[in-house]
Parts: sequence; structure tokens; C-alpha cells
Amino acid sequence: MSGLQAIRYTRGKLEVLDQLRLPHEHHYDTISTSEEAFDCIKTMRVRGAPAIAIVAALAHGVELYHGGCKAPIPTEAISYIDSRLDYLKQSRPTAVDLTNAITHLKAVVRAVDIAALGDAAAPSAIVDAYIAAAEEIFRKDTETNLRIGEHGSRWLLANAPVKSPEGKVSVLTHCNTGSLATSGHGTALGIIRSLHSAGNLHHAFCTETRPYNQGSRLTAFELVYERIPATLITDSMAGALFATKKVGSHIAAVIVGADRVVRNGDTANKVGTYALAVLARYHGIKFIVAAPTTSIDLQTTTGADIKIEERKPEELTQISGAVVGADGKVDISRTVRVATAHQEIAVWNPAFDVTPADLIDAVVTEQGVVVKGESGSFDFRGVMPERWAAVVGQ
Ligand SMILES: CSC[C@H]1O[C@H](OP(=O)(O)O)[C@H](O)[C@@H]1O
Repeated sequence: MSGLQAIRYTRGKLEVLDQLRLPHEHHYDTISTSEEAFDCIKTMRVRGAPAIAIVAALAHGVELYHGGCKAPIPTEAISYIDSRLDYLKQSRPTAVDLTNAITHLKAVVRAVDIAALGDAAAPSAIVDAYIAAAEEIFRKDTETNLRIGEHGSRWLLANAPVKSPEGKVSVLTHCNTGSLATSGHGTALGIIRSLHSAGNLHHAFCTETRPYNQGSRLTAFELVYERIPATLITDSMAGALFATKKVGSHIAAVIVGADRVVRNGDTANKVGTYALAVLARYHGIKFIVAAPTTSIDLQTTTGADIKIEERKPEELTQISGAVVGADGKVDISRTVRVATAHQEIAVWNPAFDVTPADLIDAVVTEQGVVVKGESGSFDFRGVMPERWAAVVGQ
């Protein structure tokens, strides 16, 4: 597993790698409150659907560990925990892992047997139950990713439309879905790691992933760090790569992560994913979504109902503070040497887009690979039977 850890935790202490400083600086921020976690997630010092959920869950656990809950009776302790989790839920709206983690944590604290413990002992038992559950979310994520790696690499090797003469596959991935987006190993990048460690990877291509540059700053960093054969391209080069057989002749699949897979299989992921899915279909390349079941939302039936986060224009017009577009924040008269009023270009900056299930060949979860049935739609009951029965019915 990668030596790059987005999250470092021991009971009572949480440290988060500031990904805005990568790849130039390796700096951990100490996170001790829900407010600090909210800001860390909102500003994308930590990002990635699983990592967001883990940091939020553990941050409140640290807060509770250091006496954050003063409630004298159990019902007030539960209300306090609810309020902090509901606050954290607002930090980023599209990825569902955070919502699913919050739902689980609220159920855990409500399962504490207050009657048996009595009002005096119950609040501390509720806090202990919360902390244990938050730590389990963190621990389980790496195991989940290793299983996604196994399932995904096995499926691709069995279904690859093309392989190298040595029987290896080349893939392209978008954004960052590795150790920097999870507790370790990663989801889509986890499949690439599993292919590589088994000697089945010919080459990995990663896209720059504008405007936050998760690909050039984070994924390229992870791939180089582990000496995985890889090439960085800009987002706009993907079509040319697929069409240029000389360079990309063995590309078997595009493998991406997910922020939210909804009941019919439509998937919200980093903006640019939809374009890659269209290109993959046109070029006969498999399109694989790697998604832990924590990223699946059965409550939402189609992608039309997914809330897409829009972020501030400066993330697009500036790169680490260097102005690359007329954003009205810098007097451009000096650069264009004409007297001019400040000009501000309008910016549309959706952080995600939605890929329809029709363009997705497989959704790889830790419970197995889901492909569309004869009806042409995905059915996730096989990988999450209890949640399916609770939400959708038999
Ligand atoms: C396993 S990470 C899933 C998902 O999260 C990333 O978005 P962001 O960097 O904005 O948090 C990207 O969409 C990844 O595919």
C-alpha cells in the first residue's frame, strides 16, 4: 500500500495531509474540532469521497474524546452528536459517502442500551460507541479498497477488448482516487495498483483533471512515488490518445472513481468523466466505475436528482495563485498595456458531472462487480442486499 497517507489518526489525535500544498510540500494539519474538519473539507485540503467521510467522522470523535459533549443525559448527548454531524454534512454536497457515514453513526449512538446503563452512565457509553464506529469506518476503508482492486483487476483481465503482446492491459484514469482520496490503496487507482502489483499493467495514463488538477498534482505524484509506469496527459488529449493507436494501442479501459452512484447506475464523478465515457464508448474501450458501497445512494433513483457542487471561479482562473484567466481580481491593464477597466470573465465551475448508466460497463464494489442485466440497467441488490431491501424492497 502506498506510503502516502492522506489521514493519520490515533485516538484523540487526527492529522490531515494538506493536499493543496502537494506535490511541492508535504504538510499535515492537526484537526481537533468539527469546524476545523469542515474548513479542511470545504477548502479541499482533504478531498475524495471516502476521505471526506473518514475525516468528518474522526474529527467529531476527537472532539468527543476531549470532552466536547457536556450533555448530562443521553438524549441530549445524541442531539449534540446529531447537530455536529448535520453541520459537517454541509461541507460538500455531492459525494454520498459523508451522508452514508453520518446515517450509520447516528444509528450507532441510538443503538446504545440506555435503559440498561441508566442516565448517568449512558452519555459516556454513547461517546465510546461513536468513537469506535468512526474508527471502524477508517479501518474498514483500506480493506474495502484492496477488495475493489482484486475484483476490478480480475474483471478487466477477463473482459479487456485489447491487451499487450504480454497479456497486460493499459488504462486511463481521471482525477485522484488513490491513497490521497481514501485511507489507503484507493478505488480506481487501487485497481491500477492491483494490476501493477500482479504484473498485469502495461501502462497507466492519468489526466490532469482541471481545474483543481487532482491528476497532475496528486495521481501523477502517487504513480511516480510507487514507480508505476504512467503518462500524464491534459484532459483535452484523451480523444487523441484513444485514436492514436501508436501510443495508446493497448488501452483497454477507462477506470474512474465515484462520488455518488445512484440506484439506476448513473454516476456523479469529477467533471470530465462524462466526456471520457463518451470517448471510451466511441473507441470500444471499457468504462469502469470503482465505487465502494459507501458511495452508492439507493435513495436517489437517477442522476438527474444528484446535486452538483459548483465551486468558486478562482479555482479555474488561477493556479496556485498564478492568474491564468481574466478574472477581474487582477488589473490586467499592466499585462495588456492598455488602460482598461477591470474585466471579469464569467466562470462556470461544476466540480462534478453525471455519467449515464448506459455508458458504464461495470461498477466495481468491494462486494463484487455489477454489470447491466438484460434489461439494460444496473441492479445493486446483490452487493448490498440489506440496504436494497430497506430502501427499495424485495
Ligand atoms: C475515491 S475518490 C472519489 C471521487 O472524489 C473526487 O472528487 P474531489 O477530488 O472533488 O473530492 C473525484 O471525483 C473522485 O473520483
